[in-house]
Amino acid sequence: MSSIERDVVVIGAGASGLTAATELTKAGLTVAVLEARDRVGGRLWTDDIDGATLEIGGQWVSPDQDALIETLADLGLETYSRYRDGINIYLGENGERRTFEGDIFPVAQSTEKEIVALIDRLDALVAEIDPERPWAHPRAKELDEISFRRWLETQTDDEEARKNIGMFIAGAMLTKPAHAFSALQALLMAASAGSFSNLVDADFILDKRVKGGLQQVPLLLAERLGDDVHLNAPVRTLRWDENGVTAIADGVEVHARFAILAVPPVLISRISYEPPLPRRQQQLHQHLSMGFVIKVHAVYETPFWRDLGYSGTAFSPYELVHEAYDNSYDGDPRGTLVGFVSDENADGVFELSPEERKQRILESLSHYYGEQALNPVVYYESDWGSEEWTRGAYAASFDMGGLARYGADLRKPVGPIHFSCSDMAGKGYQHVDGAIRVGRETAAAILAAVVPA
Ligand SMILES: Cc1cc2nc3c(=O)[nH]c(=O)nc-3n(C[C@H](O)[C@H](O)[C@H](O)COP(=O)(O)OP(=O)(O)OC[C@H]3O[C@@H](n4cnc5c(N)ncnc54)[C@H](O)[C@@H]3O)c2cc1C
Ligand SMILES: [Mg+2]
Repeated sequence: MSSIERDVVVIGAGASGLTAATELTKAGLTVAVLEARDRVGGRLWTDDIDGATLEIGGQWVSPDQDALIETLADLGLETYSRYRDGINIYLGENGERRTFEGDIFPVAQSTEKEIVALIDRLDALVAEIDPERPWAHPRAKELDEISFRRWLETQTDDEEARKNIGMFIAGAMLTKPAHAFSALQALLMAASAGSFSNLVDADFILDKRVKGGLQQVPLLLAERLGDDVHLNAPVRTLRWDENGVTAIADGVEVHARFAILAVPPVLISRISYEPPLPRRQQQLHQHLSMGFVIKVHAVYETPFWRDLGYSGTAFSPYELVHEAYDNSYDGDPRGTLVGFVSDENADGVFELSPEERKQRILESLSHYYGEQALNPVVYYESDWGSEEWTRGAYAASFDMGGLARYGADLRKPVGPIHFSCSDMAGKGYQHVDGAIRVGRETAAAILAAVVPA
């Protein structure tokens, strides 16, 4: 067991922890980053699968994500646009296949009217929410007591309108069923992206990708930190008092003035604290849980849908794969589709054998793009639910009532222990941009404590 001394120990080498470590180092403090896995990046993971470069975790960059965009520029990383030329596909309740351009799905005129009205109402509510303090909204408690599903039922009797709007936040973002989170949690998700209209605009939310893959961000940040990043070093125990901490990981222990817990909130209680964390933290960490989604990649000899005039963008609240996109990798002449299977649908297909699951998922893709979708040359399912150091995808959110009750305390430091993660962000919540923002803010809070103004 090696024993080292630093100003700050950072637990977790994801985008958030590495950003905090970078900022502290720039300000002249010494750091050690302890990472459980044999790689950095956490939920950012670009890998070669059977000869195809795939983003197993996060990948897209949207134009409002200025913290991420600054980091990309700082690291010299370039972006490219997601392919989106051509027409989009929508499948209705009975499998009716309709094409469309723009954001509003091709539904009956009465349903379209309800969808537009719902988007307007959500935009108006979102405008009242400060994503950094959603609990401060005058109706926060009331909005946190009703599930998003029930709230939608109070707004319109049109089931297809509700399913479409529900899908954007439930299946596509929080990756939990709409009965499992509150209207307030849904509003935070939308406010974190600027507006609800932004969320339904795939060309905004899924705008750019990073050349070489988004894992370049943590890889390059870690490279700059050099030997201060320790891999295969899961922290098991954190001893703390008002003067400092000792983080005990496999093979290494770090004595420091401060600790940053840069792990998903569901993993905070995996560490033993001596003494235990206070009552408030022990309680509040039980009220956050990870969503669950399977990200599926299918690589084909050619991007055949483009020749048929399709953009690759496809949606249906009635399909196993509720959304899919052209995800062809920069410079690869082959065509790649990415699709998502969310929450209860994901539970369902994980009951099947791998072969059956693959078959069901490819069949769903073929409902959108035709028979050719059945025969990819590379096929891959991300399974973040099986990752010990993540336990779900994309990120964590509060249960019903949890955001109003505990939200304000989520990032409050406990003595020398600070918390940093995308799942604790306001702007950029559940996204890399949020991970970076919170990482910067956590570093600033520690610097303010070290060097009083
Ligand atoms: C499939 C998928 C798709 C996504 N798509 C997008 C996207 O397109 N755009 C986007 O912006 N975001 C996306 N996201 C979300 C984004 O990836 C995350 O919000 C972000 O990467 C989280 O960064 P983080 O540093 O907060 O947490 P993490 O990346 O989870 O990092 C936490 C780190 O802590 C480590 N750790 C945990 N416990 C311990 C311990 N006890 N000791 C030491 N280390 C520990 C973990 O191994 C991990 O490396 C996606 C996520 C997934 C899973
Ligand atoms: Mg991190």
